[in-house]
Amino acid sequence: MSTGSGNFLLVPIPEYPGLDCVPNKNVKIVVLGASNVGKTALIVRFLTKRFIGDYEANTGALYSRKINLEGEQVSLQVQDTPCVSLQDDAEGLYCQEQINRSIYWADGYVLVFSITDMHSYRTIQPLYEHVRRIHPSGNIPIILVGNKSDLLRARQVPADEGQTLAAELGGHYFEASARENHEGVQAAFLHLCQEVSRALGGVNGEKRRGGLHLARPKSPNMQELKRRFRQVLSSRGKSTTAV
Ligand SMILES: Nc1nc2c(ncn2[C@@H]2O[C@H](COP(=O)(O)OP(=O)(O)OP(=O)(O)O)[C@@H](O)[C@H]2O)c(=O)[nH]1
Repeated sequence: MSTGSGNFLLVPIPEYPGLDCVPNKNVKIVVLGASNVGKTALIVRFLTKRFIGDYEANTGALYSRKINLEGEQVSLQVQDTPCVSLQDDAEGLYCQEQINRSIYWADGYVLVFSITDMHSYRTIQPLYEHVRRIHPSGNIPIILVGNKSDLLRARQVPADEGQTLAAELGGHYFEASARENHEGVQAAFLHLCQEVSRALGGVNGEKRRGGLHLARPKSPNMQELKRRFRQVLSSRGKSTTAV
C-alpha cells in the first residue's frame, strides 16, 4: 500500500493552479464508503471523465478544481478516503482517525455503496450516524450513491432500498456506474456541490454580504431621528422669534 496524497498512480489529477485566487466560495466534499465500492473510480470519473480499471488502494488523496455552479465560480475540493467497515456487532464503525478529520473538515458527503454488495449498503446507516456525531447540529448535505449500476445481474441492493434509505437520511439517491457513464456520476456530484454551495450562502450569501466591497448602509432610523430633531429645533427657533 502506498502513502500520502501522491499515491494515485494511474490517473494523476493535477491541482487547479490558480485556486488560491478563487475568492468567494470553497466547496469541500468527502467521499465515504466501504471497501471496493468505487469511491476512487467515482472521483476520477467526475474530475477527468475517464475510467481506469484498477487503482492503488488509497490512503486519502485530496483533489482541487475550479467549477462553475449556477453561473458562479467556486473552488471545489474532493477528499478521497480509505474504506470504513462495520464492527463485529454491526452497530459501530471501524473508521480511521484520518477519516474522522475529513468528516469534520467537509461541508458535504458522498456516501457510496455498491449495488452488488449488500454488506457495503449496510455500512451506510452507521456511517451516516458517525457523520452526525461529528456534526451534531444543522443540515448535513449528503447524497447516497449506489455505484456499479452496470452490473445489474449481480445486483444485491434493490433501487427502492437505496431511495428509501436516502430519504431517511435527508439526501438524494443516485445510481451510477463509474465504469460506464460519466453523466450519471457528474449529475450526482454536481447536485451535492449545489446543495453545499447553497448551504454556504448563494451569490449574495454570507461571505459576500460580509465582503469589504460593500459600503455599510446608514441606518434609516437614525437618519429619520436626526431629521426630526432638526425639525423640532428649527420650529422652536421660529416660535421663539414669533414671541
Ligand atoms: N463494474 C464496475 N466496476 C467498478 C465500478 N467502479 C469501480 N469499479 C471497480 O471496483 C474496484 C474498486 O474500485 P475503487 O475505486 O478502487 O474502490 P474504492 O471504494 O476506492 O476502494 P478502496 O480503496 O478499497 O476503499 C476496481 O476494480 C474498479 O475498477 C463500476 O461502476 N462498475
